[in-house]
Order: sequence, then structure tokens, then C-alpha cells
Amino acid sequence: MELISIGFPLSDSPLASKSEQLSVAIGHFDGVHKGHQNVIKRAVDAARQQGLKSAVMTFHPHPKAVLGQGEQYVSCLTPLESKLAQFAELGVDYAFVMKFDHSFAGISPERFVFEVLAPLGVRHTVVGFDFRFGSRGAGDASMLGSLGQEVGMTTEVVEPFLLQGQKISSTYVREALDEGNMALAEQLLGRPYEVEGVVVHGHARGRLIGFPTANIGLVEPYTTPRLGVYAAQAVIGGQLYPAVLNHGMKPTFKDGEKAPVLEAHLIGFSGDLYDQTIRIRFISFIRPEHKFASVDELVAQIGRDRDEAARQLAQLGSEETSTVSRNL
Ligand SMILES: Cc1cc2nc3c(=O)[nH]c(=O)nc-3n(C[C@H](O)[C@H](O)[C@H](O)COP(=O)(O)O)c2cc1C
Ligand SMILES: Nc1ncnc2c1ncn2[C@@H]1O[C@H](COP(=O)(O)OP(=O)(O)O)[C@@H](O)[C@H]1O
Repeated sequence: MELISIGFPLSDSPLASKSEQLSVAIGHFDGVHKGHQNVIKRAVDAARQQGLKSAVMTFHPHPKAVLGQGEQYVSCLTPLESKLAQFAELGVDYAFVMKFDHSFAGISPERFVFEVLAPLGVRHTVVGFDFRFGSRGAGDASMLGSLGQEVGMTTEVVEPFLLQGQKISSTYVREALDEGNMALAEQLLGRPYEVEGVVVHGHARGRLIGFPTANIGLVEPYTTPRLGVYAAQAVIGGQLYPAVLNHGMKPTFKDGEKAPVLEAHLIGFSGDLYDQTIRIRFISFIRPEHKFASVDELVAQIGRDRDEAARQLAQLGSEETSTVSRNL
């Protein structure tokens, strides 16, 4: 997959020299959940059928962050890097990342079709049923279809992708995370929910109580799951480790935390992890965080959590484990 960053106005068609004709899936695609994957697969299939190259077009940074709709930053399920990795997995030839700034935000639906899509060589577009585009979301999928016709472009609108009758959406994934329902999140995403960070220093108490924990400084404003203890997998330097994770405020300690911290104890591991990049895959919620009357009680409970996490991780089917290790 080739990554092509573009801005508006297009200075030149980045593919001019190749004169590519494209089938492109367009969307924000936060989470790249199964509904998004379906849209992208349709664009890839259409490309094969019509002898085109396949592409995904997405927008960065998040429109809400740029337009400042009351939020300082917008939490995401998949930062740009993870989205791109998912697009590549789906076999697309090109990823267009359109710089979302005020000049792009202000363009009309007509200009988007005539001055962005057409010059890029787009012959076919695939969008979700609720796609909006152009200044203030003035354009919808049917407008894309009629404007597209004027420049010889076909449009395919993909109906909602359902799981047991319910529409798969980024909101549904966020709700699953809020409930700590990691199995549901995994079903919606088609893979476990994952965050990436760097191992930072904490209060250095973990090693004293027999459970050193890698404190994870998230690299992006991720949406994090419900507070509590999880069975997880940690990926560090291409290696997969079983882990038990706490996402919380450590209320047992007077000087706990002011904001929730993610920390992972890697089961059966010892060594220095500071400053390393770590990816966490949330597998299952074990329990909420408690304020224990003593550190001894906390330590006994963490021991039981570790055993429970190890038991659940060992139970993951061998097929699933091999998928997970293939995608390290
Ligand atoms: C599996 C696990 C479960 C935990 N559960 C709790 C809990 O219920 N309550 C709590 O106050 N702290 C809990 N903690 C956090 C510990 O208090 C924390 O790991 C310890 O203070 C060491 O971190 P520090 O060195 O960064 O302070 C848990 C930690 C782990 C690894
Ligand atoms: N099994 C393990 N799981 C997590 N971290 C470990 C483990 N063994 C050693 N470590 C190291 O110990 C550090 C955590 O120790 P801890 O006393 O909890 O300190 P801190 O409060 O700085 O996180 C980790 O960042 C890592 O470098």
C-alpha cells in the first residue's frame, strides 16, 4: 500500500505520472470496524472487477478537532497509524490522507467531487449509507452519486453492517468499551481492541509488592475501556506476553492517581521495559478496581487476578492465538 498525503487545493494529481484510475472507499473510519471493513472491501472488489486500483480516502486530523466543536481533543479508537495498518491488511493499493484544515472544511460538495476526486482519477466511489461531505456536511451519498455521474464516476452506497440485528458503528464499539465488554468490542472490530504507548516511570511500588507493572503512557488520545482489571496481551518488540492489566486510580494508596493510569504486569517476565513501545490488546474484563483495607489484601487479590488472567489467556483457542501472533 502506498501512502499519499494530500491537501486542498490539490497542487497536482499525486498519481499524474501513473495515470491510475481508482475505486476509492471514503470515510473517517475511526476504529476500522467490520462495517468500515465491509465498505473498504467493496472498493477493493470493485477495483478487481473493473480493472482499477483500489484506494481508501480518509481525513486527518479529526474534523471535530479542527473545527473546535467544544472539545479540546477528540479521543479515537484508531489513531492514523493504526488505521493505515488496517487499510493495508485489507489489500488496498493507495491510502489518501486528506489534510483536514479550514480550507478543506469550507469546500462545497461540488468542489470535492470536481476538484478532488475527479483529478485524482477516481472512477468509482464506495461510501457508507450515512456518509456526509462538503462544507457543513451539505452533501450525502445520493448527491455524491449525482455529482459523480457528471464526471463519469459511479457510486456504491453500502448499507449498515449488522451484528445480531444491531448496526455496527464506532459508537457501538465505544459503548462496548465503556461496559468493559471486550468480547463484544472484538466482535465489532474483528480483532481485539488495542492501544499503543511507551513504558513510563510510576511510583516504583510495584516491584516492592511483588508485581512490577509497566505504566503505559499512551501515544494518542485513545478511547480507553472501563476502569478495572483486565486479562490482556502485551506486544513489545515483536514479542507477545500474557499480561494482567489495571486501568485505574489505585485508591488503596493515599497518594493514588489523579487520572486513570494503565499499567500491565507481564506474567512470568522479568527485565527492564522503560521507554519501550508497548501495545496492549484487551482480552477480557476481570473485575472493577477496589479500595483495599491493606496492601496485603491488595497483593493477595492481584495474585488471584494474575491467575485468572493466565487461565483466560491460556483458553484462547489455538487458532486465535496463531492469528494474533501472525499480526504482531
Ligand atoms: C492486576 C492488578 C490489579 C490491581 N488492582 C488494584 C485495586 O483493585 N486497587 C488499587 O488500589 N490498586 C490496584 N492495582 C494497582 C496497584 O496498586 C499498583 O500496581 C501498585 O501501586 C504499583 O504501581 P506504582 O508503582 O506505579 O504505584 C492493581 C494492579 C494490578 C497489576
Ligand atoms: N513482569 C513485569 N511486568 C511489568 N514490568 C516489569 C516486569 N518485570 C520487570 N518490570 C520492569 O519494572 C518496571 C515496573 O516496576 P514498578 O516497581 O511497578 O515501577 P513503576 O512504578 O515505575 O512502574 C517496569 O516498567 C519494567 O521496566
